[in-house]
Amino acid sequence: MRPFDPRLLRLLPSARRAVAALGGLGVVQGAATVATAFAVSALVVAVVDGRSLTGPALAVATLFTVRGLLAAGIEATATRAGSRVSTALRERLLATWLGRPAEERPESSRALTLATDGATSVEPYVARFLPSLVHAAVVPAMAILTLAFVDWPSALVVLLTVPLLPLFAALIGRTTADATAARWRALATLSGHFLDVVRGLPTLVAYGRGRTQANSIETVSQRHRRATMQTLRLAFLSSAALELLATISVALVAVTVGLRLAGGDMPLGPALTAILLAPEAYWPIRRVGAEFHSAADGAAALEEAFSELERPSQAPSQGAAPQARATGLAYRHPGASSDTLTAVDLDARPGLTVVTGPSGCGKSTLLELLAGLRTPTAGHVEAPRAHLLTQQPFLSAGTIRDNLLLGARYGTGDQQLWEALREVGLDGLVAGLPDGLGTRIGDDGFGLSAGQRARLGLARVLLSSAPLVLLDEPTAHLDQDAATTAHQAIRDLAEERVVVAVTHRPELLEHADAHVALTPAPRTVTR
Ligand SMILES: Nc1ncnc2c1ncn2[C@@H]1O[C@H](COP(=O)(O)OP(=O)(O)OP(=O)(O)O)[C@@H](O)[C@H]1O
Repeated sequence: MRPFDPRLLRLLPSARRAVAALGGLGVVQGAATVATAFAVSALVVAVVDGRSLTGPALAVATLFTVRGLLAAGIEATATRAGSRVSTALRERLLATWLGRPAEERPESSRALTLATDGATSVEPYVARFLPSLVHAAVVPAMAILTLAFVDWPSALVVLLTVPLLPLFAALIGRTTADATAARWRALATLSGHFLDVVRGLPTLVAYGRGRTQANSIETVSQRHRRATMQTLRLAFLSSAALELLATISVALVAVTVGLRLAGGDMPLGPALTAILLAPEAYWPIRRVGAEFHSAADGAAALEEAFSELERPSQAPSQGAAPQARATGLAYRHPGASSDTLTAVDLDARPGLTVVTGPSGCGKSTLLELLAGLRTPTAGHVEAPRAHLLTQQPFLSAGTIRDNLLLGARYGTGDQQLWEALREVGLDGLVAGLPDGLGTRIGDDGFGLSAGQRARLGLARVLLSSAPLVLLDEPTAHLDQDAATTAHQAIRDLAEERVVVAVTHRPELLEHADAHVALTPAPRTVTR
């Protein structure tokens, strides 16, 4: 785990300005810190000598005010940068995964952890760790350089002891990296397991298996707790070790300066400045060590996110061809022992192409290949930008309007939304709802029946601008009347665009311009 990964600046441009601003503020803060040491010792010397205090007191007050303002500026810049970078990371990850075929996407539990907790844990990395790193790079160097002019023996003591801190921090950091990686794995397992259980809860409760799952979640949670405690133990121990080392080093400077002061070999002013400057060479490095632990999760998440963003993709390019064409297409699901599709040819032109075939013969897989969501094992696909309506259309928690506008043309107004709803026979239902288009639905279309969800998905297809429309059993959940309305909407859509629809309903076949009957692939096992 590297303290600073330059890929942060390359892959997340929004981090550049923040890091530059933090660097600039860090340098000014370093200069103010050094100046404060001089001002405070000048004030003490003035008190001892009985001279006027106005000048030195004013300088000390000004410098403390400047340092306070700088600290506030750094805090505000860093916090803003933290949330901006984590949002940008989340957007980049989602955009990258969406642009990849299914085989190249990470497992859902890993993707979920990375895009939620992972991206959030980058905030303390940017907001706390990076500023402390900049501070540690600037302030100790300034303090030692100034010390060399004020009192070179003190500078020598600091110069000899300061490298021990990063050395110890690096040794501790290596152990922390393993503990953090273990914690990260435990969290990913916990999230994945929890998500699966929540999804399958109704089934598990129906079969009386709810309690067993609660026990297994407890086991996984305990593993995560132990891994977290291990990281925390390391964090506290290493902070204590670095603290002790820094205190002994400052004491060395103080003792040598004190002896010379007592012996009359050194005036009070430089002696005080040296004693005030010495801790400034250690504490920024100590702070890096402390912040490293709160940022370790973020650094691990960044490492994983960057490897995801940089992984080359075999995503098929979506051309401008007006039709969807597949030649000699074969596909085998990852880990499967036989091909789902073999030697499939399809040429879908503007109009309605209906695909039929027995259950499990690969109809949905064919649509995913045409949509560019999967990469063919053999053969070739050429298709324009597609809108795929799956058997379980994605509906997010939000209003009906929000859900219809997902993927709609820019500037689509309510009138067009009502028009699309009318075409699929949902206008009556939505008009009868208390808030009409503004009615909220739950996650995954909660509050709507399967048939209503399918029709809402179909209305969204009508509103999209994709030249290729892929429909997977769009009317499977509908009664005869609703299916007839939806079939007419699909037919009308096929007048303008390339529509490929998978169906088990013979009525839709009657509207078709072309028909592809898929047969199950021969289940020969090839290795
Ligand atoms: N992610 C996957 N991993 C492995 N095998 C899969 C995966 N998805 C589907 N399959 C297998 O591929 C075959 C084709 O599945 P597909 O869903 O394309 O069939 P289908 O013709 O659309 O079926 P249906 O008419 O029942 O919807 C099935 O045997 C299925 O078990």
